[in-house]
Amino acid sequence: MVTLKSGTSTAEVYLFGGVVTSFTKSGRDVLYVRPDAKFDKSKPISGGVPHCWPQFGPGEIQVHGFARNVDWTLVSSGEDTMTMKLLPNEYTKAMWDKEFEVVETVSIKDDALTCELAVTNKGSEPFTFTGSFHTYFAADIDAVQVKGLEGCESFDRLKEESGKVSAPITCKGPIDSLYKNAPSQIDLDVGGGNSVKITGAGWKDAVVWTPWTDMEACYKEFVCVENASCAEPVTVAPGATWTASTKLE
Ligand SMILES: O=P(O)(O)OC[C@H]1O[C@@H](O)[C@H](O)[C@@H](O)[C@@H]1O
Repeated sequence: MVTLKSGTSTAEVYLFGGVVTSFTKSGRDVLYVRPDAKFDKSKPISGGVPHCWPQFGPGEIQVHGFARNVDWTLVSSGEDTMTMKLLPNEYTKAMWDKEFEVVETVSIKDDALTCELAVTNKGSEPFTFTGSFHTYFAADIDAVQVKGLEGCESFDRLKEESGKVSAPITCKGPIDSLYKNAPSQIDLDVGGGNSVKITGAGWKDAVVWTPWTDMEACYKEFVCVENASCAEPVTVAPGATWTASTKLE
């Protein structure tokens, strides 16, 4: 595990899954880790800022892709920033035989956490992927308001229904919805007078997920608000690099 510190903020990053498991501001946990999370590599760490890559959700390969259940390599680390990398191995090639390099830099500065992702195509053919930062926010589910998606086209993955967002999103039952062409800024009220400003760059969509009583033990304590590119796959040309970032403050 790599720990970062800056001012009143701290962060923790696990190389298994390349996941930020903790971000605190003045002692408050901004992120959430589910009580059923395992840190022994037996399954992906369920919480924090996990990767869905190179596949968002279910599809041809395992659900949410493999980036969250393999070891990333530490490239560098300092007091408030670290960089890690993911390259193909036999396990990933068996599922997705592409020559990729994924680099993520995690940093904390001025009480903000920034995760920057760079996907490079090292092969000679274009490849496509979908993905997200499946970010778990500590929240009082009854107080959650996701603001900024008004006007976006939505797709309710539970009801398989399209729609349009007309008001801030609140949680009154299970939600697994995709919001297309999301704006760069989303404001998330988490209760107790706290909110998180989520600034995305390079991503196209947003996703909101709450399992509701499917996860009876913990659903009241978190909501996932994801920066994603999943409505349409991203194409990366040979030698090209796709970049995207998420800033939480
Ligand atoms: O439970 P996981 O694998 O960490 O993923 C969290 C959830 O992510 C959501 O996007 C999926 O629709 C759920 O099915 C899934 O449970």
